[in-house]
Amino acid sequence: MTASPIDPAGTAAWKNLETIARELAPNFREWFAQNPNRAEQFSFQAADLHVDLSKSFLTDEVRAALVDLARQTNVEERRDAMLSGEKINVTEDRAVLHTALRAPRGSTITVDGENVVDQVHEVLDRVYEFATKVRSGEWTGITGRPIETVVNIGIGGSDLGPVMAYEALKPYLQEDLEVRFISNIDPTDAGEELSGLDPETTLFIIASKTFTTLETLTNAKVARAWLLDNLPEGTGDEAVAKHFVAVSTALDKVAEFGIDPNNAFGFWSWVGGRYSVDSAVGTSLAIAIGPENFADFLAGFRAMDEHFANAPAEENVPLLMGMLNIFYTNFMNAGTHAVLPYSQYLHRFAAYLQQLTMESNGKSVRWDGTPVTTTTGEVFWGEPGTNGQHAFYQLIHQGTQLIPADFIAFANPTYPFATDGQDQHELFLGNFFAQTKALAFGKTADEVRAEGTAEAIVPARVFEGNKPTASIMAPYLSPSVLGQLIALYEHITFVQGIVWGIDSFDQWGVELGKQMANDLGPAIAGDEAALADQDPSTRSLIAYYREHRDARPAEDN
Ligand SMILES: O=P(O)(O)OC[C@H]1O[C@](O)(CO)[C@@H](O)[C@@H]1O
Repeated sequence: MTASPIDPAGTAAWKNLETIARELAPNFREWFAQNPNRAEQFSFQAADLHVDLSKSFLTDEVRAALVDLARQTNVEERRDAMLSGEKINVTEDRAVLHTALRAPRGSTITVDGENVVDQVHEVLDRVYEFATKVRSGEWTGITGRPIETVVNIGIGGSDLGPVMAYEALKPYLQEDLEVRFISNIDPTDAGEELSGLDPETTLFIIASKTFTTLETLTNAKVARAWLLDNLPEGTGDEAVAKHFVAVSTALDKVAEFGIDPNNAFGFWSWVGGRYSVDSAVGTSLAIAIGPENFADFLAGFRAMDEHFANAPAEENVPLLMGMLNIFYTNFMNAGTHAVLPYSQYLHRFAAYLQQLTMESNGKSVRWDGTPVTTTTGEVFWGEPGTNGQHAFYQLIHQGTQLIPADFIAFANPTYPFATDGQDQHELFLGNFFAQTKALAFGKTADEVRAEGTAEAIVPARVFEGNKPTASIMAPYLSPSVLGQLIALYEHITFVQGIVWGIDSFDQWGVELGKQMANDLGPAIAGDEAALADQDPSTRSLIAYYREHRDARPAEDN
């Protein structure tokens, strides 16, 4: 029986934080001047990640109050309940065990009397065996040719994790093997991704936890038709067994679709879609980077899990970062949170985090069905540096809203370019260091004047500073470090959800739109009675579509 959520706003720690926040006047110039050890005091090591929170709003007092709030809302007890397999996903009556996906072989986590770690390793072994066969060319298409392109078809958690990690781990890819991703039901996506592929050397992975998702099943049918239409004559339905595999918790539905159950990799209801990249959902990634690197990826998750499970609250990075997010959202009025990787390889990281954080914590009822008592769920967003600098950083530096930001960078360059004697990676890192420095310390009017700026322009050139950031660094972006980063944000999300009292593991909020999209089919296709049943706005939009669907001149098609 899951304990009732605690009203965070009713705790003594919350009241204390309200007072602290009212009186807090963040001033990084002063804070660093008064405490020369501030950088050391608020820098932490979590596995390979060096996390500097000294330019965040942490002070001794804020940290103590946030840890009190975590304790008074039972964050550590709920963490232990999650890790031990308790059914903390109440609305779906499920355990929440993405951490079991990276548990070491031979360990024990029991759900409904079964040790799930054994099941995890059984599937992992099969995924690794399959990945090895595809990589070596032993697995061939129906005409005997080795696979050159793997196409992952999935959406949400069955897409974002694999595609983000594939992009992030480019230096680890096997040269003669490409992976493509189809997610959107917009026919453009399948059309573009299938273009130029050779069906004889293409393998499709249909990844869907439920195997009922409209987008994925539609794209899977498109892919099957494309394959059968384009293979050499004489190859029939038996080609599907050589060119289609599936990843799902619903193996009966996989079989119904026509995919050989021997070519299916299972996972479990206790893995949420957005927490599934380290399950068989990562099969495309395991093929791309190979079993050894995939095992390293899992080891990275595990290292962060161990830190989260064991580090004292005062030094526990996911706990502190989650609690700081509570501080910014609930006490400092921040509505959004930027994640800014100084690594082009992480260009899909923010998109990945958007599902992880916002599908998890965008809720207004608590796990017992009562309304939340506080604001929940900030908007996560971001782009890689330095591109973001030339787009939206203006608003972070000089806008009127508080936007806490996480900056991520790696010490080692992947490409050792240098121009005019200048190491390009150092030029790049100069930007990474400069941005958090500028955000923290700003530039005063006197400093602007001292540069000879005309008085009328001085106000426009003043930087207020005192904008909170976290800096996360690691030696280089290895599979393990990527796993650590993902697990860090999984646990940050968990901490926030517990404080707010919400079930971070369901996603009922996406259901209504899905159901309506299905129900609208007849009206869109021309059923006048179904169209007449719609509200006036929907009716007029569908009418617009029907009037214009053939508007494009034939030569443009
Ligand atoms: O893996 P499935 O079942 O196809 O679901 C895809 C996505 O759809 C959702 O259920 C809702 O958008 C996500 O949580 C999930 O990752």
